[in-house]
Amino acid sequence: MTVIGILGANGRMGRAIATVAPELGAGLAGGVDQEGAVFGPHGDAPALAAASDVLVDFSAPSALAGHLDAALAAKVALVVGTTGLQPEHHRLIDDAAARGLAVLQSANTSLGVNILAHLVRETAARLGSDWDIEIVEMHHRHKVDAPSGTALLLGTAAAQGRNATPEALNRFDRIGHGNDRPREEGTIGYASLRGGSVAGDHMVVFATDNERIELGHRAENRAIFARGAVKACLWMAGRPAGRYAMGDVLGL
Ligand SMILES: NC(=O)C1=CN([C@@H]2O[C@H](COP(=O)(O)OP(=O)(O)OC[C@H]3O[C@@H](n4cnc5c(N)ncnc54)[C@H](OP(=O)(O)O)[C@@H]3O)[C@@H](O)[C@H]2O)C=CC1
Ligand SMILES: O=C(O)C1=N[C@H](C(=O)O)C[C@H](O)C1
Repeated sequence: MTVIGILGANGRMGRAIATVAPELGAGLAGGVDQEGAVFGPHGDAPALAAASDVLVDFSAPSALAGHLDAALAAKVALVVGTTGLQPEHHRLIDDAAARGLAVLQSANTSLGVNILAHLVRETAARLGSDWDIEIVEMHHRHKVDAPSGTALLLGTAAAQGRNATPEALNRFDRIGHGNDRPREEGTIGYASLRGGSVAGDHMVVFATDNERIELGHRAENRAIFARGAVKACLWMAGRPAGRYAMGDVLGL
């Protein structure tokens, strides 16, 4: 039986993963957060890593470096679901993979969003730059990062469909009082709403003169992310070093 250690175990996602793991046949080594042990005997990430086959991290970007070190030291795979990651965090992940870690990073572990990303890439590839791309997301009032990691994942898929990088096409500064300016052709815009208990809604709008295509996904609860994360853990345990994505797990 694959034994999972949960980093960020006292959070909304950590608790959801602890609930679904046994349903999917996984064992639990324990869970920690920044205060120490949440359940089980292990009080920090290195101790938890040493007792696990795979670690799963749904915590905060500031915790990533320590979690990568703990996984590397214990030679166990790591699944990272934390969002709000900046370029320096992605460099840390790449560096850890080069140093021998099997690490999977995904801003959204649900099957539906990963299918949506595929559809967005294909749609963007077939439409010219006269089709404006806007990504709208809504999440619960507690979410701190914006745009969501999923919105950025979907924007990356759209940019890939246009044979471009997200860095070249993304525009985050249009919504901001006093930032009045016309839309630049070919760019990807983002809008973030926060309120209530919304688990995660995403809509990618392709708009040209007189017609629109809207491709979207609505998460009705966190179990969809938790089940995907546990499936990723089961798939990652014992994998060779390297950086992986949910598409590898789901065969997309
Ligand atoms: N990839 C995906 O599919 C999904 C990703 N997410 C992402 O997962 C992350 C967690 O979400 P959620 O569970 O809602 O958040 P919560 O705020 O509910 O939980 C965060 C958890 O991480 C812990 N934590 C925070 N900072 C640190 C730190 N520096 N070191 C160790 N532990 C820390 C918290 O501990 P404490 O309570 O002690 O502060 C808490 O246990 C977010 O980035 C979110 O966007 C969410 C859903 C799906
Ligand atoms: O914080 C959340 O809740 C979620 N975060 C992820 C994101 O930033 O995209 C995934 C999901 O939408 C829920």
